[in-house]
Amino acid sequence: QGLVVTQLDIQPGECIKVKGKILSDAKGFAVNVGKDSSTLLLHFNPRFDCHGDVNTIVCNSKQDGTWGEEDRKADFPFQHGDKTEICISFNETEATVKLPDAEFQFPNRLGMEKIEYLAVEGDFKVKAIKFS
Ligand SMILES: CCCO[C@@H]1O[C@H](CO)[C@@H](O[C@@H]2O[C@H](CO)[C@H](O)[C@H](OCc3cn(Cc4cccc(C#CCN)c4)nn3)[C@H]2O)[C@H](O)[C@H]1NC(C)=O
Repeated sequence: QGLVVTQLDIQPGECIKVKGKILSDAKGFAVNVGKDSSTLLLHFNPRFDCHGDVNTIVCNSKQDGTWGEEDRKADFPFQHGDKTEICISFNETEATVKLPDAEFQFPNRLGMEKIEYLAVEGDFKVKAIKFS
């Protein structure tokens, strides 16, 4: 189990910044934001080599424990061993993931109005988190 933060009250337009290091032998990692582990606005899951995916970011939502439709991104701006900063924000229509040199959008399928839950899982060593 990685870092889990609950009881958050992140409003639209506010940022969640996760700074950390990708393991040198990373297979994949995930950053999950939402209400709780069963109800996710965004599961942001870069895969170096797992579930049959190579160098692919898989995004999805989860509603009461049920995964939605996957959204595979074209860009893969990560390398083994990278230090990176992942900034997640959202509004009523979409979530935005800002990286040092890439940005992704994902629809706010659940119409979530606040983020209460953050979890970082897998081959990512969290150095710092910041809410702004
Ligand atoms: C082709 C027919 C079948 O299709 C496949 O069906 C699978 C099962 O549904 C999907 O895979 C699921 O996809 C979902 C998003 O949609 C989720 O990522 C979910 O993982 C949840 C989960 C998270 N974590 C924690 C964690 C996270 C990251 C790193 C680690 C680590 C480590 C130490 N090296 C641990 N554990 N499990 C995944 O299992 C595949 O994408 C999908 N593939 C396609 C092409 O469609």
